[in-house]
Amino acid sequence: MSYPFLKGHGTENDFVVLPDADGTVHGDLSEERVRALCDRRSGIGGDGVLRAVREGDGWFMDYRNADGSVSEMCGNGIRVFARYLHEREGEAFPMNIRTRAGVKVLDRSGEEFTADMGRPEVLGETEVSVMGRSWPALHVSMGNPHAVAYVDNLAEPGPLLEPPEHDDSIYPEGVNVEFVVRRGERHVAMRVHERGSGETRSCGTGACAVAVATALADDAPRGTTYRVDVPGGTLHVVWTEDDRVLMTGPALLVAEGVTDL
Ligand SMILES: N[C@@H](CCC[C@H](N)C(=O)O)C(=O)O
Repeated sequence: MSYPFLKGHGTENDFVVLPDADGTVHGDLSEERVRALCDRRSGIGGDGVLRAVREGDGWFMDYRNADGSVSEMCGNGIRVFARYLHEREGEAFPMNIRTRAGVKVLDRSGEEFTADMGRPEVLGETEVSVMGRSWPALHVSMGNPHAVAYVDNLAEPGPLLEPPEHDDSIYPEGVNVEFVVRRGERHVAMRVHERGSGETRSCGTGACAVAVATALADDAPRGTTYRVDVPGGTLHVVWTEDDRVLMTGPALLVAEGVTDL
């Protein structure tokens, strides 16, 4: 079966977009097909797949990690998804997008896209480990699970070839782990190991979790904007007075074609 795809990224967190308005192209998208599409040697390559399905008068973002697993939410992906809906499906900004973590509102200013990621949940202290070395971490949910750990320098955890060890009773479905350093006032940098995708160049929900954890550590007033540098670029995140997290960053569509993977 041949079907259309697009390729896009946000701060180099890259995705294969699958148009599937009426759900008939992919129906039940298999893990095998997601893995084949995301394979960087034999496929198109990506950290995940964004399947665009029409639902009522709107759209549902069916997000899958590169290993085929499902996640509730993807912050970089939803900006790419919004750009796709605007440029290829004629949707206007601001737009509502349904996800497994609820409806998100997307808006655009020039080449920057802002996602209202909703209310964060701060769920307590935990610990993560890599190669026998451990760090305290804060458990933050952005709809999907995160552990935010501060390190002295970003090289400290070494190569993140395997998922960092974590408390399975806290994260029964696995966790996205962010390692963070401070760069200046209201400015941090992070690396991430993503559940289901490995170490990636960026994670939007991860940047939101990091901004929330850092705002709490700084006792910063709500409405303070944090700059979050990731290996693939920069995101800006603000935790508002009415308890919503707004994330702003780029979103690009870089290719399209037809595949039978
Ligand atoms: N890259 C994403 C997060 C994708 C989902 C994550 N790997 C998970 O399993 O929760 C982002 O930009 O937020």
